[in-house]
Formats: sequence, structure tokens, C-alpha cells
Amino acid sequence: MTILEVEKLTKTFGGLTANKEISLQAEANKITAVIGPNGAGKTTFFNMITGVYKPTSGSIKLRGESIGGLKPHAVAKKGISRTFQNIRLFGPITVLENVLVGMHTHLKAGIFGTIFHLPGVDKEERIAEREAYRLLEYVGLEEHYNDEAASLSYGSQRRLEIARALATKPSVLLLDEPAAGMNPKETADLTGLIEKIKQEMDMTIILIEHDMKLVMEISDYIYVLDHGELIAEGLPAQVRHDKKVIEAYLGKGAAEEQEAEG
Ligand SMILES: Nc1ncnc2c1ncn2[C@@H]1O[C@H](COP(=O)(O)OP(=O)(O)OP(=O)(O)O)[C@@H](O)[C@H]1O
Repeated sequence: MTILEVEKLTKTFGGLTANKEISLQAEANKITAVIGPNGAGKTTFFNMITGVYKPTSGSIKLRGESIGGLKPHAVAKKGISRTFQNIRLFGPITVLENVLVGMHTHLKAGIFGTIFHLPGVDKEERIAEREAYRLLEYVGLEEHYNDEAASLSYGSQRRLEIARALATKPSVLLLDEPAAGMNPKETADLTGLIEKIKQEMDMTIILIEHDMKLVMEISDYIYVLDHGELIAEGLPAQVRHDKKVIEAYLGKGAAEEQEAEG
């Protein structure tokens, strides 16, 4: 079943076409990857889906309902949550509080009531804290619940971002380069975590990632962008051997060499 359907999505910035008529379908409970060299237009694509940028043209549908042009908080309420390429945690508050921030759309007390422990929010707050702690356990950060977010290692901060995104109880999770800056062990652990989220939480995941090992290992379907255009799509094994994709990453010579090697 298609959960998210994007049709001919275009975004221009002045004279630059960052996305040109990109169409994509994200299937329920699958990992759909969007890859491409630097500047290909991947983050612009995410920014349109999440309401950060208004599309120049084209449509975005979540379970058949048009969400193109909605503001970010409205898109989040519809069940789409994301992490960012540049980590956007709140540094001076604790790890647990960062997850509570993710929950604030569900809490009556609101973010300030939760963080500053205003009167009358005790019961709701205790339940939320338990839930936040459970999410930290899920991503393997429970030991750090009371640490300042800024004190975590880079890899752990990325996991915390995922926990915070999950706190909004999304049905679609967009991960923007979750393995960026991670060492091989952290990346391997992250691969397992993303798989687990897909399986155990019935999550539809869309992934932007430069780490090809991770992408090829966990993606069910891959879309490839280059210079703002969709140049290929298919199963990992198909995309891996696609001449246009090899060219986009390594240049024309490399594609011909690969072909000669058979
Ligand atoms: N707000 C903006 N204003 C002007 N140009 C922009 C804006 N956002 C993105 N661009 C341009 O759009 C193009 C695509 O950028 P985008 O960040 O979407 O690529 P990307 O594939 O995510 O790249 P990377 O892998 O390096 O993060 C780039 O040429 C970029 O400079």
C-alpha cells in the first residue's frame, strides 16, 4: 500500500531548479531511500514534504490526502516526522527533555509546562516521562537520560534525534543522513536500529544517506537524484549497476570502465 505519493514535485530558487518533476511512492512498512551526489536536491525534496519549503509545483499526498504546502507543524500533526542533516537538538537541556519536546504536540500541558514543571501537569508529565524513557531505551540511550544533550557523542546525538522524531508517534519517518559522521561500528548499530523501527513500529521510512553500504543493506527501493532530476529508481541490486547512477557518482569514465569489466 502506498502511504506517501509525490507527483512531479518541482522547486526552483530563482534561476536554479533544485527539484524537477520528482515523483516517488513510499510503500507502507518499507524503507525507501533517496540518494544522489552532493547538491542533487535530496534535502530540498525532504523540505517540501515536511512543509519547510512550499513546492513550486507538483503534489504530495499522504494516504491520498493532499499535504503539499502545509506548514511544518501541520505536516507533523498528519504523522510525518523527520531528523535533520545537521543535528538540531536542544543542547542545554537533558536527553530525556529533548524527547519530551518531541512529545509536546500530544501533551495538554505543552512544552513549557513539561520542562519547567508547572503545577497541575504532574500526572501527564509522569506518563510522558515514562514514555520518553522507554524511547530512550529503544534507541539505547537510557543511561544518558539525565545528561545534557550537547555532551553526547555525535553518534548518540543522532540516535537521540531519532528518539525525538519517534516521540511524535509518526506513521512516516524521514531520516536525513542519519549515519553522517558515524564510525563503522556506530553505522552498523544504526542500521540495526532502523530495521528494528521498521519492523517493530510498522514504520514507513524514507531515508537520505550517503553511506552506500547502509543504503544497499536496508533499502527496499531506491530513488536516485542528480542535479535536481530523478535519474534512476529500482531495487538496490538494479540501482547499484545502473550506468547513469555510476556516472553521476564517479563520472563518465568510471561507468564505461565498469561496463568493460562486465
Ligand atoms: N534555500 C535555498 N535557496 C537557494 N538555493 C538552495 C536552497 N536550498 C537548496 N538550494 C540549492 O538547491 C540545490 C540542491 O540542494 P540540496 O541541499 O537539496 O541538495 P542535497 O542533495 O541535499 O545535497 P547534500 O547531499 O550536499 O546535502 C543546491 O544547488 C543548493 O545550493
